[in-house]
Amino acid sequence: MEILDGKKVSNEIKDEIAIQVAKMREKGEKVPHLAAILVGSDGASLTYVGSKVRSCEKVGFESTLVRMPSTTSELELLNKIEELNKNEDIDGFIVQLPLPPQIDTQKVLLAVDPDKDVDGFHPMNFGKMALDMSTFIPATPFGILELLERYNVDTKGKHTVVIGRSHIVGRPMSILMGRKGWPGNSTVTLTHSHTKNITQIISQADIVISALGVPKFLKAEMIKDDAVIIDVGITRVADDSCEKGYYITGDVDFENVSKKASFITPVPGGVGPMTIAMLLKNTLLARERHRSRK
Ligand SMILES: NC(=O)C1=CN([C@@H]2O[C@H](COP(=O)(O)OP(=O)(O)OC[C@H]3O[C@@H](n4cnc5c(N)ncnc54)[C@H](OP(=O)(O)O)[C@@H]3O)[C@@H](O)[C@H]2O)C=CC1
Ligand SMILES: Nc1nc(=O)c2c([nH]1)NC[C@@H]1CN(c3ccc(C(=O)N[C@@H](CCC(=O)O)C(=O)O)cc3)C=[N+]21
Repeated sequence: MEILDGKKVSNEIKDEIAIQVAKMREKGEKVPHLAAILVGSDGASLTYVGSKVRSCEKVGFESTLVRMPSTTSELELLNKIEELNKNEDIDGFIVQLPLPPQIDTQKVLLAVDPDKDVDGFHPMNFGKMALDMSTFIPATPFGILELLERYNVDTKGKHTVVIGRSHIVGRPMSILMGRKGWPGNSTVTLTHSHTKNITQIISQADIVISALGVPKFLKAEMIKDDAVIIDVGITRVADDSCEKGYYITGDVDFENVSKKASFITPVPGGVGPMTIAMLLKNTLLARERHRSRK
């Protein structure tokens, strides 16, 4: 069994990005600038956005955090997005999800300028991804592809079972694993809460990508010997004996599943850090595109 070490690989990617940014600075060029809008003060969202800002500093990017109260109206958020769209200094930005119930997420995703949509959630970019055109690939699926590639995991002709069909993870992942080339060329089954015989389907998988958010959903007896296990799930479990008052856990019963798997991602330290590294990579790409336009 080999651990797919997302923490380590994400640090390698950040080092590679830092070298490129240092070269930009030497030449007197503008460095990439990433902004994030956070509406409300959800604990997990704050953690994620906080580590994004720290990672920007680490690689030498400019970063801006825009915080808005949970009572923000849809119009106020749309106005803020328009401001970031127009601000030529900003190369890319994200609107942290989920949004409060008074705001229509679809309208918000449509409002982001596709050229600055480093999350890859705008329908234009999502469509390009599905059609194999060059675009911003959503950071979490992009990070998973990068891990598979760096560890030389064979995906050709393999049966990949994706659990969960969210627009930010499961759906794009299912499209990317089925694309031509590597890592891809998989035969993909996309499963969700209405899937019948899900246990039987999972037992046939060479690669399982679990993105449902149910702790210890995936057990050792459900998987095939030597399956590749990607654990996207992140759930906070309250526990007073922990320093922070909670610990985080994935969808996979790691202790037992790891004994049977050929490759497995841990939580924490697997897919999560890769997501942040690929967001930075998309922002670097956005800066390069903006430069060639001028
Ligand atoms: N590591 C990272 O970088 C990231 C981690 N996450 C984590 O990944 C997990 C999933 O988040 P997200 O992708 O946003 O998905 P959502 O929480 O939006 O949706 C969950 C999906 O899982 C499906 N599902 C729920 N229960 C079951 C079940 N018992 N059997 C089969 N399918 C089920 C749902 O089906 P249906 O559609 O029918 O409701 C849905 O498609 C969360 O823990 C989240 O925190 C998310 C993004 C990035
Ligand atoms: N517009 C938008 N884009 C996103 O990409 C997006 C989003 N909204 N909303 C929420 C999800 C979730 N997500 C994570 C990213 C990093 C970690 C991460 O770094 N996790 C660490 C641990 C973090 C902790 O301690 O809680 C790890 O797994 O090792 C987790 C989750 C991005 N998301």
